[in-house]
Amino acid sequence: MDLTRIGLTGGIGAGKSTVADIWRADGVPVIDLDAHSRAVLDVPGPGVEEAVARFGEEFRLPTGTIDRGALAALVFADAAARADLEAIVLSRVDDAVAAEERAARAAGHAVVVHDSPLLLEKERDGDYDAVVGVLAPRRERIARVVRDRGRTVEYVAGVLAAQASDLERIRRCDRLILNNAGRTVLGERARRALAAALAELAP
Ligand SMILES: CC(C)(COP(=O)(O)OP(=O)(O)OC[C@H]1O[C@@H](n2cnc3c(N)ncnc32)[C@H](O)[C@@H]1O)[C@@H](O)C(=O)NCCC(=O)NCCS
Ligand SMILES: Nc1ncnc2c1ncn2[C@@H]1O[C@H](COP(=O)(O)OP(=O)(O)OP(=O)(O)O)[C@@H](O)[C@H]1O
Repeated sequence: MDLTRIGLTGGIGAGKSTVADIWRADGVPVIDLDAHSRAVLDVPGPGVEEAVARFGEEFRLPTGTIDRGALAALVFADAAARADLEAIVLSRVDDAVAAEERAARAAGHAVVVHDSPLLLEKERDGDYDAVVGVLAPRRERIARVVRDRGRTVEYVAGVLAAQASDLERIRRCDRLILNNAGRTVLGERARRALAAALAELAP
């Protein structure tokens, strides 16, 4: 049986991971591309070596991994550096995602979700049966990331500038989840959106 593949996307602090957790709790396998991306730089190995070769020894921490804070300051201010980092990380992420997808299929799942921050930016829409976007007011997104992750407003602004706009998400996603209320409401909206997306795909 063919696997139904749903793409879940959204900009920094929109609530993608929170929606992913809600779907996961309902038993849907969700592959976290950000987590696979972090693993490339957080585990000493070929990804770290390639990043050091491109960006310099000063980005290597005493633990042998990459100083992602320092790298974030560089790549969210320099599009060429960001493209180089993506070239190092994203093919490795693709391999890890394919392996996780094979495991989901082997476990008998018929549906898999990719929690994929750069789905639209990388023109990956065509890989999915449906794309669900999470939107939230810009002010709330910034406030949540500053409050919950200890980031600065400037950091969030740099990331926002590197990501698709809300208008782009509205234009290109098949379904949207508006995360402008509390977590209970988000839970209801997230479940409704996935059910509707799957119902629409049903033969
Ligand atoms: C630049 C890095 C080192 C910053 O690490 P840091 O721990 O500060 O941030 P984190 O990974 O949690 O990401 C913060 C926010 O930026 C977003 N983001 C990450 N990379 C990118 C990118 N290339 N373009 C736009 N947004 C991005 C994330 O989705 C998230 O919303 C890291 O994000 C990274 O390695 N990025 C390149 C790989 C990539 O593109 N990953 C995302 C898709 S799989
Ligand atoms: N409805 C909500 N009410 C309160 N806090 C929320 C709500 N939705 C998400 N949050 C919190 O806001 C922060 C950002 O949410 P989340 O991590 O899900 O975003 P994300 O889209 O995955 O962001 P990123 O791409 O940066 O990883 C988290 O700390 C999360 O717990």
